[in-house]
Amino acid sequence: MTNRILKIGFLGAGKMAQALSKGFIKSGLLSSQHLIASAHPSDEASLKAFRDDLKAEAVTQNQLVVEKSEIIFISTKPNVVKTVLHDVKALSSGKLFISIAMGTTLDEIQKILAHDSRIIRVMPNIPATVLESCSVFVRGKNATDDDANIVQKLLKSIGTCEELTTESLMDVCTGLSGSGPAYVFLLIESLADGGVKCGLPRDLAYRLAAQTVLGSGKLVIDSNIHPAILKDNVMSPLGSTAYGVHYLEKNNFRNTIIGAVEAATNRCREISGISK
Ligand SMILES: NC(=O)C1=CN([C@@H]2O[C@H](COP(=O)(O)OP(=O)(O)OC[C@H]3O[C@@H](n4cnc5c(N)ncnc54)[C@H](OP(=O)(O)O)[C@@H]3O)[C@@H](O)[C@H]2O)C=CC1
Ligand SMILES: O=C(O)[C@@H]1CCC=N1
Repeated sequence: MTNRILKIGFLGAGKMAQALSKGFIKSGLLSSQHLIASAHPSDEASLKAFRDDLKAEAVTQNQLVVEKSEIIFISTKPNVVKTVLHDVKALSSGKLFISIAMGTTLDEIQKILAHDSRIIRVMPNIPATVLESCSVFVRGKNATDDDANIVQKLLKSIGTCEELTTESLMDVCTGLSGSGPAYVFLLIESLADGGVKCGLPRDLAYRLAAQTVLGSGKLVIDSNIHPAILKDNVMSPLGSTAYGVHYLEKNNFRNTIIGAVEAATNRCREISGISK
């Protein structure tokens, strides 16, 4: 009997594989020796990130990741998922695959992998690095309660995690929380630019903008008070906030954000082929 450590593998060692790995290590749930990831030989930055920064194993063959792991994240861009799955299908029997690929359906993955492989689709987001991710997941047909519990344990170690009752909600979750950090980073940048325009030093403006977003999100979650009431609490008669909010409303702020989530969702639906 060997004493080899069973690993959690990543097919694709890019930004999201790194964010999840950093989170798992930071949370204390896993250590570097439990992780292995694959990348192209030319992708020196990703190989280096796993080897030098995370002190984990990084290889250039996808097969090695699946050979050494019981649980494997599919973490390439959607357009290469099928190629990667074909690389490893002969080794996939009895293993648990967790796909984070946008718009790639459980059916598409199951059709390529061994009939007794188990698959769970997850949509996490990039704040995994700082243990503030929010994830949703949906089970494939072979996935067991134990598999769902493992996924919950992994994802809850880096933030929140909720199970979806239907795969058709995956695309809208991608449009909202998967892509959402990018919208929020734009908001932070814009708030800071506004501060700079009105005279604030740039570094102070970023700190105030980011903490304002963090604190407001925390207040919504911790207080469980409707955001409209929280907004009313900030707005005094004849005060500055009323003027700021009026400017946003005149310039279609809410319409713009709703449209962004819808546009991103539609893009995912275009790829997944799943309609509402
Ligand atoms: N970024 C995010 O915030 C989120 C991303 N996701 C999902 O995560 C997945 C990965 O996204 P992200 O990390 O941003 O993308 P990245 O491009 O940063 O990572 C993907 C990695 O896969 C590598 N790769 C490409 N082809 C192969 C192959 N044949 N074998 C092994 N590795 C390969 C790429 O290398 P190379 O660059 O050399 O091609 C790249 O390093 C996507 O499917 C996305 O939908 C989900 C939630 C959030
Ligand atoms: O933009 C993308 O394709 C991925 C999906 C969620 C976040 N990034």
